[in-house]
Amino acid sequence: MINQLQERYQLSLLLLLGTIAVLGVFPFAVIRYLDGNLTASIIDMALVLGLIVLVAYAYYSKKIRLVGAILAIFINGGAVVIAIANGINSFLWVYPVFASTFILVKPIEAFCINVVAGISLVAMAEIFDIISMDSFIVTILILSISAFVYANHSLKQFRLLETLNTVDALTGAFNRRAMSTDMQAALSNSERNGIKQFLAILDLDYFKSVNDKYGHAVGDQVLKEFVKITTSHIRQYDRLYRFGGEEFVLLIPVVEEQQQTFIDNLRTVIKKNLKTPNGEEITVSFGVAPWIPGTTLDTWLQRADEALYQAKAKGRDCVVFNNE
Ligand SMILES: Nc1nc2c(ncn2[C@@H]2O[C@H](COP(=O)(O)OP(=O)(O)OP(=O)(O)O)[C@@H](O)[C@H]2O)c(=O)[nH]1
Repeated sequence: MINQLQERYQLSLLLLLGTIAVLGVFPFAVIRYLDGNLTASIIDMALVLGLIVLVAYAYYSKKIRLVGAILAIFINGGAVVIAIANGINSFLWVYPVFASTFILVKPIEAFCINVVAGISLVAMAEIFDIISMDSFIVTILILSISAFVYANHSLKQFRLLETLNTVDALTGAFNRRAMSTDMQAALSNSERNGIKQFLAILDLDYFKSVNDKYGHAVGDQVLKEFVKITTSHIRQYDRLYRFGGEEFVLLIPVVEEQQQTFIDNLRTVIKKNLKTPNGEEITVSFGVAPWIPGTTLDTWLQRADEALYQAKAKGRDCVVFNNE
């Protein structure tokens, strides 16, 4: 979910940048051709075509990070080449190109690309008998450092926003919004590749009595502790979501042979580690629904819920699978 949000944002920036760059560079390719400066015109046209191809590739392949990185190197390289070939007339392009690099890649990567391009210009462009090299170095450094600070700050804000959007504030588990998005992705993945996946609903047993006996604040603490224990015992690609109240959903994307043992071990680990302030065990019931062809978001949750109902009916503290 987090990656999807970031990718969509990144793609819209790529499209915007591509459009601005094409509209900005194309007229120069024409003007330079009409002026008889064929070399500069060809470089400009190569830049325009390269931008169109790369942005279109990003749009269709969704390989946004890869294309962003290629594009960043491509436009920085292009700005250096055009400044070397065309001298002072094309030199000012360096500034918008350096700044826009921070839209395409991570701030530290953009800064490094800018530094390499800046050094190449200082080493190769024959413009420093017309303009002061010191002024160039100072102004370009001010631009890159300011853009770095701003981009870094924006990245942190963006990550905070994503966290607020996808994480349950009390427990730190993912929230229902993230769950729906991830479940849709998991369903498409299973439909496409036939990969078996498990959806488990985990429900704390007799949680009301914990609240009644120790108070709501202790109940909250137990929920947090439950999430801490569970997330430290699941694997990297397993995801825990707060479904509501004391109900959680666990999405297990890649299933190995010993999956049933894994789920039962998890139940045992929680039982061993989750305690009331008096040291009494808090147990959890599991309703598990393996993915089967034709599963939808609603039927998957419903099958897991039916299994959970049976687990509760069987006396709680157990795992029930719904294989139908
Ligand atoms: N402390 C705390 N309690 C919550 C929160 N959300 C829901 N609850 C409580 O969770 C309890 C759920 O109670 P029940 O649905 O009766 O379930 P239970 O007592 O766990 O019983 P079984 O599920 O049948 O084993 C209620 O007392 C809710 O008030 C929360 O965010 N914090």
